[in-house]
Amino acid sequence: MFDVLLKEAEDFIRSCYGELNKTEQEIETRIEEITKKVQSEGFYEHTAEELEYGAKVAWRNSNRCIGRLFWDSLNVIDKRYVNKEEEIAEALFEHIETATNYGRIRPTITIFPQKKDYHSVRIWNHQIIRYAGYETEQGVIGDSDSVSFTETCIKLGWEPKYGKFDVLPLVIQINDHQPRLFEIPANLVLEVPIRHPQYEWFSDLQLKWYAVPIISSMSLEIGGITYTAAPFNGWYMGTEIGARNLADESRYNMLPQIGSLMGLDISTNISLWKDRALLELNAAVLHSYKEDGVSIVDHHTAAQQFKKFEEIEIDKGRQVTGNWAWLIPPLAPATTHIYHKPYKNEIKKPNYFYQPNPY
Ligand code: HEM
Ligand SMILES: N=C(Nc1cccc(CNC[C@@H]2CCCN2)c1)c1cccs1
Repeated sequence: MFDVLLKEAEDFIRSCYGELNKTEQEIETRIEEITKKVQSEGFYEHTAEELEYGAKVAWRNSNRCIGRLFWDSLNVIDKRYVNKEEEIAEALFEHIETATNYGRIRPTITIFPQKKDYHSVRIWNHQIIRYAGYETEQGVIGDSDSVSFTETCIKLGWEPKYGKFDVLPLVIQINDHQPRLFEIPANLVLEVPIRHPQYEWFSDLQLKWYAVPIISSMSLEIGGITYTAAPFNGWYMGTEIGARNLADESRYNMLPQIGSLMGLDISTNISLWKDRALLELNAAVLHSYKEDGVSIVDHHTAAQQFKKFEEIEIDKGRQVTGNWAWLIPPLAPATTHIYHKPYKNEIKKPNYFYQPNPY
């Protein structure tokens, strides 16, 4: 029994302690200690060092991530001792504040308690900061990606405001207890109004987006232990906002309005009006974040940083794995080196994984 957990734990300790240049003796002692713990309690706990290293390497192993160059600088916050919803909400407010850092975003992860079976925490939000979506007769108001979660929040007692950019509440659940809702203090949520460097009329569209993407729906697996609440943030790559969130027909669908306001003929494909509108929307996003001093990376720079990551990994004797379809940016993909080479999509651990929606 528990031989899978033991195997994963041993593999993790050997690779982790090996990279941290620990002695063979330290490795054997730690494996023995874990073995005894698992055999008697069916579980074991990571040291702070193992937790930090595990979270960083999980980022390094994230095949779909173009931002991995900075994996070793992840700021790891250990909150495995909190055990009330209020304390978890407080820790999440601290995460927002320290990660935002007045715009100079710090890639950060906060790790909540995970014990065998009981005492597991789930954050029901997809991202800590995200806009609500409301299904109405006139169509969707806000972010259509959030319609289902917004309905869940309303069922749990949240007051809908039917705006285009309403920040959703935190929904925190411990074990199978009733989930608790917490409004995020507005002063913690840094947002960027989108304006264009040349087109004065662009600000009349009254578009904005939040500064810090904090993924809270994925789990973190380290040495056989799965942390079901381990929200992590980086900074945005501009295309995520400009080529998907504000552009997709099934999201904020801004291209027709932008194309018309640019005076393009949006009745025919051959004018490439969608491509021209996309370009200006992405230029506006990068310009606005930069002017407000909020960290963001353009897809060309991100690809160059990823190239550097590949070179360092090869130099360290580690194979770079990746998911090509996710690594290429949605704008000008063939102008990046990524487009012109294959990547092995082998799943290594530690890593971040999807987990079933708790609602
Ligand atoms: C520091 C700046 C970072 C940038 C610019 C960046 C960029 C990206 C982008 C553009 C994607 C694709 C997302 C999509 O298409 O929806 C992605 C995916 C991902 N990133 Fe990063 N990232 C950064 C930091 C991080 C950090 C700190 C972590 C974790 C500690 C991380 C873990 C991941 C994971 C797990 C995915 C795949 C998500 C999925 O499968 O849905 N990234 N990243
Ligand atoms: N820049 C970021 N973007 C990002 C990273 C991981 C996951 C996501 C959200 N991806 C899900 C969406 C919805 C389907 C396809 N993309 C965004 C980061 C978010 C958190 C750390 S970095």
